[in-house]
Amino acid sequence: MGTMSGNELSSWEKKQDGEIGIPTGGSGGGGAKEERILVSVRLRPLNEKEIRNGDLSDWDCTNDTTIVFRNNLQERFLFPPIAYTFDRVFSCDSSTRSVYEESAKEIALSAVNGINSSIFAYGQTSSGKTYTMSGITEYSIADIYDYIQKHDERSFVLKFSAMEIYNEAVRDLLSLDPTPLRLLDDPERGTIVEKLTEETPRDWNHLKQLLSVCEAQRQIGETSLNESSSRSHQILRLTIESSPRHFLGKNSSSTIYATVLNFFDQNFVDLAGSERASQAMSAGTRLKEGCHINRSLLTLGTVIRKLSKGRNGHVPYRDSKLTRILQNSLGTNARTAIICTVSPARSYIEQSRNTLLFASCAKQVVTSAHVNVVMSDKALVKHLQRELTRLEDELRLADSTSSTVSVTETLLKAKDFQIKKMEKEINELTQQRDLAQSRLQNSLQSVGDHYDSRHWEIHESSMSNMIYDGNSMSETSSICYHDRSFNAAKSLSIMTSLDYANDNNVSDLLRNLEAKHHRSSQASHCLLPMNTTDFVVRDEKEDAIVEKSLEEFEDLCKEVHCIEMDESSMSVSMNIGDATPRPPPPSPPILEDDIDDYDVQRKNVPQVQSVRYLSNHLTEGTVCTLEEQLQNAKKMDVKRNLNELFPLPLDSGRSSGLGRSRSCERYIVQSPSPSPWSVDDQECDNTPPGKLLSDFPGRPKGLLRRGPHTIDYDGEGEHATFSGEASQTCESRFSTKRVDESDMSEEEISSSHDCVEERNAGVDVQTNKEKDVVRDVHVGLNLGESLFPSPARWPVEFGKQQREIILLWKECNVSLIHRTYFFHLFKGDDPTDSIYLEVELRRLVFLNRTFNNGDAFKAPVEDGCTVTPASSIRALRRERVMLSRKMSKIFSSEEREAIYHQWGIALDSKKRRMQLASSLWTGTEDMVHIRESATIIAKLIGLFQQGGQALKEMFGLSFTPQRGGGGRRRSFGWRHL
Ligand SMILES: Nc1ncnc2c1ncn2[C@@H]1O[C@H](COP(=O)(O)OP(=O)(O)OP(=O)(O)O)[C@@H](O)[C@H]1O
Repeated sequence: MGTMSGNELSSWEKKQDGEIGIPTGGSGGGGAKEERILVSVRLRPLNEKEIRNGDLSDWDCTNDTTIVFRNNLQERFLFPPIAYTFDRVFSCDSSTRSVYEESAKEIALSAVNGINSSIFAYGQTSSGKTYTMSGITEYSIADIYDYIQKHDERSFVLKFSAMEIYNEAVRDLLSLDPTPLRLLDDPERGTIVEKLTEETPRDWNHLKQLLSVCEAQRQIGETSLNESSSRSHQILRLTIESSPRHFLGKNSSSTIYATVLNFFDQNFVDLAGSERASQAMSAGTRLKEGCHINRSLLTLGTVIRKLSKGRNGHVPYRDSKLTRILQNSLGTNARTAIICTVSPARSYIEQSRNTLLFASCAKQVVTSAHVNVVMSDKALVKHLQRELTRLEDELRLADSTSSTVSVTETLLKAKDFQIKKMEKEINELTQQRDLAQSRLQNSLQSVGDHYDSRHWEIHESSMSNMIYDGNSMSETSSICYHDRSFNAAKSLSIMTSLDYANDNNVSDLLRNLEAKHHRSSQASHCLLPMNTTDFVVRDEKEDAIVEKSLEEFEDLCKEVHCIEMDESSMSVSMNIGDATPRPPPPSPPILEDDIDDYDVQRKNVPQVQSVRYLSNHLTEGTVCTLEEQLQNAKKMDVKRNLNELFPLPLDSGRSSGLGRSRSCERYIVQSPSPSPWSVDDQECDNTPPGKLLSDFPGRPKGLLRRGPHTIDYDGEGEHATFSGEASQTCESRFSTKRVDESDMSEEEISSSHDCVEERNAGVDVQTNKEKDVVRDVHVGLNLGESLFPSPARWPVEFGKQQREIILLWKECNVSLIHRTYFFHLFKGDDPTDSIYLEVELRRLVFLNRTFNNGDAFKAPVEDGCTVTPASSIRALRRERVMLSRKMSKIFSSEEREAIYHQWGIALDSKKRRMQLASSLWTGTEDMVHIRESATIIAKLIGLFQQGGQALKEMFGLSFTPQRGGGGRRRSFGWRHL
């Protein structure tokens, strides 16, 4: 038979879902349960002999758990009163039934719950051990039978065996053979008694008969203390096997269950009496018996004492056969109850105290009982096979799960890797996108508010069109600006074939392209800081748009107004279809000033390089730098160029003495607001509003021309002479020559020429300066109009224009330094200065109009930033701060105090320098205020240290011949001040 532990049974029970049906009450139920030995004390009454001998009962049970030695006062000296407490104490009048019920029944019925149990009776001889255990055994077996009868769902098999240990020999009480039995050590069941008779009682009566046999077989002898003293330790063992009854014979599996047995031993141990030989007056055989008895009991006491201190250390079970046989019932796999019987007689007080001390030690012993399961070998094999199959299934499941998990983990890792890779790509693309957006935004911002970025598309050029290998970029590249606001009608395609050698040249290319675009749209002199990366390659689907733009561009090319520049400036002129690589021109020198903390960014201002632009695109008014304007003016028709660059409002009736371009006409038509210009209408034969000059019937006829875009020049050294009146009369006719010359007949041209001749004849005054200017201008033909006002009219004209300019300076928040420069440069003593005033006025008018209309689309761009009223105010504020700082450096304290006094600034006030700087150029009518403001600022910036001509050159406005081969001029645009 195989055995299973309680833990194994627990697992078994779970698997079989309680089919075994093993009772789990009490300490059963599978898991081991630790508990202390149940210790009770039973006090018997005084027997007749004791009464006869006059013994007194000094023991008293004060309650159900306490027994007290109660002696008289004299004896208390020798035996002090002591109270003993146990699980239960029974007085002398307690019945054996009550003792069983309250101290042994629970333990006895544990057997039917599959747990070993043992009930001991310990006490001195004649204390009532046999008396008590006989009753306990009968009650227990009776209850066991009763339980079996009430639980017919299980099959119970009772086996009964009985033995005694007499003089350390084990004897079978159910056998007549007195041969001592050997003790064997069984690995499953522990110590077993070899060949011990094991009877299966048929019923309760049969069992009682067996008990009678045992009683009859037990060694009994007469001692002085007990006439029928038990001289051996008797062990009655009832083994109970149980199995679930309903599985029997149903199927093969049930057979297995049927062979599974739950067994337990119920030991009823009636120990031999412990007594002293002197007391028992033993001798001979009884003395020898007593020695063995006492040795066994001594070992039992030792084992109990050891167990009471825990299971640590060696427990001498094997020192006696009693303890060896009862090993499983003492502190291990059993529930144990010990009933200590005590004689109340005073004469046995010492034995009684020893019994109670033993009981006290036994009370400390902890047992650990669990359900015992035994299987047949066949059942055990079947069970093991099933368990093996289950474990194999679990293993396969674990492997499958592990494999699945492994595959899943691999997939997850792959996914994670893929996700990380995609995230990385997304991040890179996001960065590229942000970078591109940033550059695009910068580019659009650079384009400024002229062109709302929302209205623009940068059509990409295909890679086949633009190839840049890091060293050179060649082939034709197409960059198309598509302005939706113009409904694509004003798309400008700039097509260029260039081969630039390096990145810088690529940037220059793009600057040129941008400059073309910018000048064509707004003629702003400031180039856009375009970057090559700002241009994206055009997609093929945009080809149609580009092609359309190119077609438009070719049409527009027919109307290109080619402005010929001097040789130095022509180095970068871009001709349509010209594939000849051109290096970018050198940047012009920039004037170094001594304004330390002023925000001057002239060094970064790119040079306008485009020399060919579309006159038809000059439709919204054109603003150009003075520098560019005057460079152009040196080699071309000054009037026409100025009119193209600075269109004059027509409705103002202003006659500037300069011609008007076709673009100017459009500007005029679109300008409904009155102009600050005030010119006598009778002096100018203007083109009517809303009419193109070509349609104006009063245009001159017969204007001689020598080329498609150049005006005839009458030869070297020949001065163009003219009168102001004639020029005023003929200016419009003259200005329309270029635009409409293709439509003009030879007669008309001749008429125009006649007009020039008539004007030349009427020249009254020709100053040498005028001659120099005209000669220097190199107009290229016989000028047929008056370029400058007559000296007689000039002072009046100058006064008007000066006041208008001063007013507009304030309106437009123009730089104070620029005002100062201009004020000191142009004082009205030179009629040729009219062109400068004309340029300044037109620029200011345009700027003022842009500011007033809030038209950011047309606002000029300065250093990549759109010039707005707010930005100009901020710049002006910075300039005043700069000037205030320079005051302490330029002026002495006395000079400053004098200036403060003159300007009404209290000397004890705070921020006096800033007060003064804030007051400069604030008036517009008071010429004294203007003059003093200009004087102070001129001193602050060292203006007077430069000669007048130097100032003009500094301003880039000199028309005088270049001395010594024409050195480079310095540009000093007002925007950069
Ligand atoms: N509780 C009791 N009530 C009445 N009589 C008792 C009680 N206990 C014991 N006796 C009587 O005391 C006598 C001795 O009892 P018993 O033989 O059971 O003692 P014992 O402890 O077994 O002695 P031994 O160790 O010598 O066998 C018996 O005659 C018995 O009837």
